[in-house]
Amino acid sequence: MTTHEPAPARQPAAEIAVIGGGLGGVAAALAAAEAGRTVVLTSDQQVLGGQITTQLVPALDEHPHIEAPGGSSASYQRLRRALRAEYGEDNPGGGWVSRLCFEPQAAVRAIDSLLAPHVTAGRLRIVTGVRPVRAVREDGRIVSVRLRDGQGHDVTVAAEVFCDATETGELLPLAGAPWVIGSEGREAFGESLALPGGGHPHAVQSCTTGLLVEHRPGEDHTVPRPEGYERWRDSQPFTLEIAGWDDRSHRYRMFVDGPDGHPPFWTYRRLREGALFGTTDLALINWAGNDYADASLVHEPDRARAESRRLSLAFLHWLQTECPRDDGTGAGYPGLRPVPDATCAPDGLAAEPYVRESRRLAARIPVRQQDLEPVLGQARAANMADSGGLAFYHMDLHARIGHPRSAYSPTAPFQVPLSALVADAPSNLLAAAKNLAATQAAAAAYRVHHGEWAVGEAAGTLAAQAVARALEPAELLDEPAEVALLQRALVHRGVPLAWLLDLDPADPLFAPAHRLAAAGGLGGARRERLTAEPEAPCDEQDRAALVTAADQLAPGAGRAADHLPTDASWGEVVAALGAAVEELTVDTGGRRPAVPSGGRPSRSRVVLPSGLAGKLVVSCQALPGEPLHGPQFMAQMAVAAHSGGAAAVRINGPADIAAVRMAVPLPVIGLWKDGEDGPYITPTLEHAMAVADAGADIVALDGTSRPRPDGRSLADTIEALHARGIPVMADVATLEDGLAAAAAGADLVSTTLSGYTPDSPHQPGPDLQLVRALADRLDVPVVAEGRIATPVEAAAALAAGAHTVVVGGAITRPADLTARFAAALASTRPAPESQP
Ligand SMILES: CC(=O)N[C@H](C=O)[C@@H](O)[C@H](O)[C@H](O)COP(=O)(O)O
Repeated sequence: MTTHEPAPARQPAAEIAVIGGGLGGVAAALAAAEAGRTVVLTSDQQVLGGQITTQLVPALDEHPHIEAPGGSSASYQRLRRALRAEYGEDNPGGGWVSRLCFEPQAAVRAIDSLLAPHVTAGRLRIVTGVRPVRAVREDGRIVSVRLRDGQGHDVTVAAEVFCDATETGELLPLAGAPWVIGSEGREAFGESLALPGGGHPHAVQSCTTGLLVEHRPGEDHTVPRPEGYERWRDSQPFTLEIAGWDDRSHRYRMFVDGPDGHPPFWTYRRLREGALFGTTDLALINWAGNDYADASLVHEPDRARAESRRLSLAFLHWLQTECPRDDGTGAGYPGLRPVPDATCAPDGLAAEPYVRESRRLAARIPVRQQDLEPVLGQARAANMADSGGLAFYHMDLHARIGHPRSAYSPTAPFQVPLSALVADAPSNLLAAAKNLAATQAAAAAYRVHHGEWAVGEAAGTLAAQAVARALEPAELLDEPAEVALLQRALVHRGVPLAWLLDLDPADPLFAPAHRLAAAGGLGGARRERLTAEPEAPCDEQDRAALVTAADQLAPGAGRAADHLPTDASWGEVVAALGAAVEELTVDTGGRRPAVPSGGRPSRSRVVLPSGLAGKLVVSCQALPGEPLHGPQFMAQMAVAAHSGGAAAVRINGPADIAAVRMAVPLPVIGLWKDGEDGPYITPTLEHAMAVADAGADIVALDGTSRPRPDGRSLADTIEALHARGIPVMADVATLEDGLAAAAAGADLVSTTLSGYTPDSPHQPGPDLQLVRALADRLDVPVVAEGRIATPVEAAAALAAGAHTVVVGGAITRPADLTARFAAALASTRPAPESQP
């Protein structure tokens, strides 16, 4: 695509930044640009499209009503039309899993055709090949996001509103938004699809590296047998049978119908039907056989990527050599040949694994399984009054890591609630892809193509409206009058808010009907069916519900129905009430934030992460030379600490901090050990800034009276960090140090360095006396840290007045722990050998 820019040296700024170029990102950018806003859209890939391009699932997962006039938004319908126009065929692949299967290249061009007018108009800039590495925050909002390309060049995007449309919700941890991943656990919301007990953050759904193949009978394209082949063959297991949602096994054959009447495996996700175009078939292999669930893309990205590719090659090898042949003659189809695709599948394997589960915004009440399930006597799931769009797919949980059984639950046609797109903090961050505030179970129903598009489109429209009204997104959603205006903007761009299949976005009734329906206007017969049937009578309950909904949208609007005959049709009632709502809608003109226009609050407030009082912090550190040194190990250590109930983690060095930040939704206390003599814990301001840049929520500094190598005082160093809104933990050795550090502005004082300076007591256990003395004298929270070896000692530290307790080596240094046990045995006289 000629319109894409590589990471530019200059810094693009726009009203709205959409980070992530998958389907959610494309939909968000399109909606925001069509609302007239300036937009920067970034992608970590070279092309846009995510699921339908680089992740190689260009066979749309949809629902039975997708082609009904009101079954999806006007923009999604445009995308589908653009895809079909590439071929002049309704289903170019003829795959049976979807009504629209196509090649990734066609998707790249179709997306380009939707976005190109906005690029040409200068409203939209697309920057490819960059991934976010840092979000700069000020006063609870994001001011800019720094992105890095493959060569290490950075570009910074400044904007008013940021949409996270990345595939795994990467902006959430970078921006300090609360997030979750894996199963919330059944205890959290009583969902039957959740795993039993409390949270299982590790139980993330499988990913799949798709594979493009054609079939050349008589030729041999057998790929080498990859490492681990036998294990995967026997455990996945490799088979053309598949366990259905009904718990029965469904038997397929390669090129012919199976014994249970199922169509062939080959045409399942066929992307090009050769017979239509005078060429060969092109099929996508994305099957239970190559569903990879040994490691997650969030917790162990490198391993998951590498192994999911190997697994797909192993499955191909099995299809080529061992798969039972349809005619019963021997095994294997060696003529299956991996086909490279110029941008998406360089060696037949997708450029990126297909992501089923993302980090998700954590909300007090997320969208849950129960919210999407069928309701007795109704055609739809329970109405969401703050609807911003529609989706409909079952809750389809593929194998979760450590829990290989898939899980499934039906849904009824449901909506995208706008409240699930906003973070409490930062206030200008929106979820725009699979990262909306939904539980694992519910998110599994939004994750498919049209669901992700609907979330992105709602987020882009909300972002545009927030900019237009000079409100933060969350502020806007708190104002019913503003939500009404936002919903008006949505329906005017052809986004249905409720399920009314027979209303086309071009129908004049579309806008009023959807606004009234979302406000609760479907009360009678229309609760039981998905159609509006505007010509049909409006029964009493429908009429009463419409009147109440109209009053809800604009007080007094319901009176417009008083003058209508009792036998008025549903369409006539909706038209009259809709007109009254329009007339009575009060435009408050938005509410300007309490800052001068164009400017943002300048004084940074330093806010300590909440939830640390009385809690355990686990220090996960391994220095160079230690066996577990390396960001991937420390990220896993932090995941283990999180699973065990740590409230925060303490991490050494920018590389480890950056990795841990992306792996666990916990505050990170960052430090950087450097230097031999004197202060070595984050010795200079430069070290401290690098720690903050890597994403630490609190920076720990040497807080002793020793001179610092950069000649700055502790107070100066703290002031510089505070100017960036970063709280400081001073690591001290003595009471005097602690008093001086608090006076210098430290936000927390920790006993870390007691025993590591000449003037502090050298003792085997923790310095609880210092904890007590500091707690007696200081107003700032005191942290007990250093040589706490047992749970009893941790509890004693709290009792001595500590606000928070940090434990390191006793949890995270297996070599030291082993040495303790070994020493204990060595000093014990062995029991005399028992006599035979
Ligand atoms: C003195 C020093 O360099 N302390 C370091 C500070 O970050 C870490 O090596 C400690 O592991 C951490 O303080 C926790 O203490 P303990 O590992 O003793 O529970």
